[in-house]
Amino acid sequence: MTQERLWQVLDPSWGDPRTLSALLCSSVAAVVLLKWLERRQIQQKMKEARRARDLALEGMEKAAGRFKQENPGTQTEQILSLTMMELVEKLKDGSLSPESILYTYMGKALEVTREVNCLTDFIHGCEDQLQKLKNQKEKGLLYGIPISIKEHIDCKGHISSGGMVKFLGQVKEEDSVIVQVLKYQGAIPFVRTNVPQTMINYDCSNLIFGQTLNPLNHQKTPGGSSGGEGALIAGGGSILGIGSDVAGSIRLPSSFCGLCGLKPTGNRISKLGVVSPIVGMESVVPALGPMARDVDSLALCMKALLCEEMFRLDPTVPPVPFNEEVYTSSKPLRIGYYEGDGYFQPSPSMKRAIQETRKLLQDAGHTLVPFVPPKIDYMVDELFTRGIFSDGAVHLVDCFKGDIVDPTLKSQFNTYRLPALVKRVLAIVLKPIYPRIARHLSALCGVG
Ligand SMILES: CCCCCCCC/C=C\CCCCCCCC(=O)NCCS(=O)(=O)O
Repeated sequence: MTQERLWQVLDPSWGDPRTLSALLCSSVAAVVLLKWLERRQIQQKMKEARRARDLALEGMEKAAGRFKQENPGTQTEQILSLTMMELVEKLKDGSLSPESILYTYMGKALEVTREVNCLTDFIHGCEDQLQKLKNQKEKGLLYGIPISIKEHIDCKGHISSGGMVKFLGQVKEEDSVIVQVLKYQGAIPFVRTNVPQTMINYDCSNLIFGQTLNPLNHQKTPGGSSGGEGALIAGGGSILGIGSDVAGSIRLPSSFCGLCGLKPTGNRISKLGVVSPIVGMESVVPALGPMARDVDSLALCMKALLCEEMFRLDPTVPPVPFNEEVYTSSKPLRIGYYEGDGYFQPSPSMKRAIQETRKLLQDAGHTLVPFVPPKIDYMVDELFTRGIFSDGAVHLVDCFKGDIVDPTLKSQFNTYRLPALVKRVLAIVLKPIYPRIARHLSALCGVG
């Protein structure tokens, strides 16, 4: 149809067709321009956050450099080679000073982040905490131990973004309860570590701070979501870190980076002062927990955290201290294990690790009982996925207004953002061919 014919068909009462087409074109142009401006604004915010990170790390480098210059005899290599328990002992008997350990780890953490991009911030208040410790008579269980903190756990004077633009610019006025308790026990929080956007991801990338690499193999991810912690500790830049986990976020990076990690029982450790794009999670409870190079360090950290001070700061945490008697008991245990859960296919190396562990435990006198996890499909789809996304992922998707989705999250996010009706229809259509995908889509509709 020619343009002339089109003008003839259009009802003249609509107005001049030329005006109409001009209006249409300018509306499209305005939308494109607005989108472009919005994207530019988002990118600007990301750039500012990155710049703040770079400035903070520059400050950290200067402080570490100054200490090195003023204390040329510091045994850096020796300090970095000690286990956390050895550091604790040497700090206690005074043969090592908290500052020599803190500044040594600051220097090493900077080295590691240059290689794998695991740091998002330097906690400048660590130098105040150092001074405070010097004036304290009582030495806490973690006296003088530098500790790294996952990025979404609040530290006074810093932002907690979870890799999301929405949370940038909100400088926290208080330390989270866990950070307060760590300081109370004499630890020195000194750096914050990278996370994947939203933290609902097993990679470790966001568009603000970038992708974190695995120090054992740069072609691989350190895992997520506590991937910055995993990379930093495995690279030797921290002796102890705090991560969080609802479905593997401490355990996966610990495994990928050759570390030890513990996801405590939900509500065992206070989560007051932690940012998350998912609200609720009442039936699938996330937990904060330690990551380190050995089990003794995890146990000491748990012992330090489960104290009166935490129960006082967060009365919702059951006041149950660390059970030393159970932990140190050598009584033989009855331990259940499985090689595969029937849902996720374990790799041959995972199967081998299970068998090797089983054998070690049996040789140590424990009784090992194989079992098959019951109702696994129901557990994953109905209890886990529907539990986490009980609102049909509406709040999570909402948090992306004014943000750009990281490529590592895109396919996952595209499913979350589907309208509930589309998810429901797709679940019905796909059920006969892909029952597992159908169940997942149905669970993503949430409850109600
Ligand atoms: C009980 C484990 C079941 C895993 C089922 C996975 C099914 C796949 C469905 C959706 C993918 C969801 C990925 C969830 C990743 C969660 C990673 C994590 O633990 N993040 C920590 C969030 S926290 O709030 O900071 O603890």
